[in-house]
Amino acid sequence: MMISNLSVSVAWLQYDGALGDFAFLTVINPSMSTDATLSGLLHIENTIPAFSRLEPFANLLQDLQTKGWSVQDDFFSTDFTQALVNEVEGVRSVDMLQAGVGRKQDHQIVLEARRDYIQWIDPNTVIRTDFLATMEALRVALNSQLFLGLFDYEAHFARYEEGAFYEKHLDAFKGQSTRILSTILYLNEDWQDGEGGELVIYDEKNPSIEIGRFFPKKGRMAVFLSECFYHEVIVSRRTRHSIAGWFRVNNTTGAVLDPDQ
Ligand SMILES: O=C(O)CCC(=O)C(=O)O
Ligand SMILES: [Fe+2]
Repeated sequence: MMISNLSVSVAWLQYDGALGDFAFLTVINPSMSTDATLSGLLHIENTIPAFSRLEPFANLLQDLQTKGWSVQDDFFSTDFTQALVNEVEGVRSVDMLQAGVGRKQDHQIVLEARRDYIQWIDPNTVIRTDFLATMEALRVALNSQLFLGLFDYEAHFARYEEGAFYEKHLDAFKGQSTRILSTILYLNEDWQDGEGGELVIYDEKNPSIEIGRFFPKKGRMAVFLSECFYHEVIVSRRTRHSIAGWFRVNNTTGAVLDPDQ
């Protein structure tokens, strides 16, 4: 089983690809990665239990160490994912912002680059509060397993209407961003071939090479190192919902606080 593999086989992995500046991520403490430890790390006092299986999280840890990205299906429990689907479907388009490129403060809307609508997630409903608490637990778990020094998490719902896309981009530029790990959770029932909207991930060393293409199907979670992997969203042929988020490091210097979002 994946978790036992983790605990016995992973000590010091040599990896000089995606991790680059993140060499510290290649070290895992084998004694930490038992089923009991992982399940303890993922135990969260939510209204709806977020996890029903450890395997997707164990796979995610393994993938991040070895290649710097991971896509896992049924990452959360069915009920938890369904509550998020209901939540995003209930958001009125008038209450969403046309997404800009860069931070929220930029108010920059670059229609050539992306065409989705977003709403930042604050803990103002039960499921939003649960989601943020769950991602906080994941932050702590990732730090304890991969020594990433992640400091916080920000996330928004995204709605791509028919015809929307997000052209090839990086979520963070080296030395210019506090974003370390990007996460995208997909919230769409029965995505079919031909409906577009795939996430395409490109090779970190040669970004003209496609290394993965994924339907935005309900319950699927994509995670990758924000500075390392170009990715894009192919034109969607139906409404496409997701939660995009970023684990960040703290970049507070002196009296200047690093603004979020
Ligand atoms: O929704 C996706 O598949 C990717 C979204 C994305 O790349 C972003 O919001 O930065
Ligand atoms: Fe992105």
